[in-house]
Amino acid sequence: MEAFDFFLFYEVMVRVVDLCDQLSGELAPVRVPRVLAVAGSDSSGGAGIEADVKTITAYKCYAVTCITALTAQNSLGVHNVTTTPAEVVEKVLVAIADDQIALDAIKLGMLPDETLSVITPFLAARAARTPIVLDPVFVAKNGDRLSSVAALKKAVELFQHAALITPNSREVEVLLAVLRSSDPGVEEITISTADDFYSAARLLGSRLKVDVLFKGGLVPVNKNLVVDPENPVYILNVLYEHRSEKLTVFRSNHIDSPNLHGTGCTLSSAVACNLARGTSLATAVENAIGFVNEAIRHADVKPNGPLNHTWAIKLPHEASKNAGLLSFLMNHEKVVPHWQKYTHHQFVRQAMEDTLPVEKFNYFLKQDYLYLQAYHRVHVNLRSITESEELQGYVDEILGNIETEMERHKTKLKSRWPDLDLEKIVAGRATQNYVNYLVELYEKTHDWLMCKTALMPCLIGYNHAAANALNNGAKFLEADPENNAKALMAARKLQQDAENGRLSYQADPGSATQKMYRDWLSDYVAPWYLEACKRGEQVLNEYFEEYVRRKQHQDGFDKGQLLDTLSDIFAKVSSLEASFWDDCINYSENIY
Ligand SMILES: Nc1ncnc2c1ncn2[C@@H]1O[C@H](COP(=O)(O)OP(=O)(O)O)[C@@H](O)[C@H]1O
Ligand SMILES: Cc1ncc(COP(=O)(O)O)c(N)n1
Repeated sequence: MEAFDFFLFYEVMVRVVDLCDQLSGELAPVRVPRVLAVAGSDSSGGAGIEADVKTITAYKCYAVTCITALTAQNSLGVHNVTTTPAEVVEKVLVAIADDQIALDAIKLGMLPDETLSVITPFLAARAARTPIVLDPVFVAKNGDRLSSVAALKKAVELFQHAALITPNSREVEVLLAVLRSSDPGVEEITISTADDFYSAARLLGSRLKVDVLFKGGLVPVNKNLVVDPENPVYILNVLYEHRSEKLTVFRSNHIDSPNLHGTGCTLSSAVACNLARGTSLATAVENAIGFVNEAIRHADVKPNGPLNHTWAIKLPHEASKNAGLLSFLMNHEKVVPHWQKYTHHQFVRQAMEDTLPVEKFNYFLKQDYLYLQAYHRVHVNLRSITESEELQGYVDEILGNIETEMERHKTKLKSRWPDLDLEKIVAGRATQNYVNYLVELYEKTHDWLMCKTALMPCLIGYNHAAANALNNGAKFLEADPENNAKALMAARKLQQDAENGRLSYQADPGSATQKMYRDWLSDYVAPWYLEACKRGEQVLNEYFEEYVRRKQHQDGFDKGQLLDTLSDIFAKVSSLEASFWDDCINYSENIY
């Protein structure tokens, strides 16, 4: 009996040790961005402050709350609204202010009339240092009132403190009517075409002197960009930045789903989280739309049902498993903003939509040829410091693949420009910076792990960028981690669709560039490419583990510091990749 207990005890001990064996092994100082949500509670959990807290958590930020009302609500409707007394709201805001918690962003949702007088001074005191996203919640999706027109009219005074307001089409109409009531010269706009979205966003933004995101979820458009709820093809979200007078249109595919309760709350919270993380406004909006789309797609289908805010979150016991170096780097705080920008780049999106001007793609092809040559040279360097025979075989295999790729590239360039002298292609600034960085890293360190880490964003990022653009493309590592076969199957299907001319985007079928862009994109989600990503990850992770095993008992070896250096490298190369495409987007035949 005693012996039995001993073994039981022993087993428990072993499990505890396993759980503690995190990748970095020690506590690193963490600064979790803080986001305050000032909103009403939705008892059904899908919208309001509940949606805000879930979104803020999904973004790995810390949620602070001020609840302005309690609603008794379910998927059938809003049955009761009890406003929090203004003095209580005030006490909550004072408590937050007194705590000296530096807020990185504030999101505002349902603001009952009575609470405005205490919320306004709180915001006024913070507006200069904290980005404020204001969702002028007025009616719930099913049409139930959450706030009065009078409250919305008063809330307009709050807008001057906001970095962004995010009205839906109904709220846009009411806000235009509010403007018209004090200035009859404000034109009447009925939202029926894309142009009306642009005019309304511009009008609101310029009159109210605030940036506006006109959310188009309630007014889907058809393929001619005309509002047509019977034939919904796209959703338009239009951002107007009033200082620069810039309009940015985000077009996403309409999703045929009943799970739309809370989309607006989730979107504005997601924008706030992105801003809290230091992302620029347009990218914050783009990322937030992507988050909502995935949350709709992953939802447990139900009429007027909620989104799945947890789609991007790992189970704690999965997250605490030794996930491997690549996954650690891709999710590192320092890397994420650069990785997001790189793998959601407009160059790729425009190629997918076939709206990319061909001269920019041509410029890319030529620069990519130069990059490929450098990529080859860097691998030759890597080969020279590769110790084990097995790894030498791996690097030789890559060198062979790059050589084949270079030949293919040459043929492509020659067939497009028979007179082109490949030797005379001039490297652009971004290409030069990128190549210099890789070469210098090798020269300075002669370190296999660091050089291999620097080569990973190119391999994995092209897959992620193409998969993001292709919507349902197979994404390496983010596909079912236990069954990579699923990703491969999705990739095969996508390639078949591409071959049959049926990609999930709506490009002009007669366009001369469509096939070229399609071929380029589908390569990076093809089974062979996913296999290459898988192999790259395996090699990097195994090398790292072996490296740490060898070094961990040596004096002066600091695993935390090593991880920090590797994440700096990964972040830097991700930003160089994004700049590479920035340069292509900025390319114009007149400049070069
Ligand atoms: N059917 C849909 N398909 C794709 N995206 C949607 C859909 N419905 C809503 N969204 C996304 O959610 C965002 C917010 O939804 P919307 O209905 O416009 O706001 P609100 O919830 O405030 O009424 C939209 O701008 C859009 O990006
Ligand atoms: C407390 C509260 N706040 C906001 C909404 C709007 O959400 P949606 O328009 O997506 O139904 C809601 N239903 N309840």
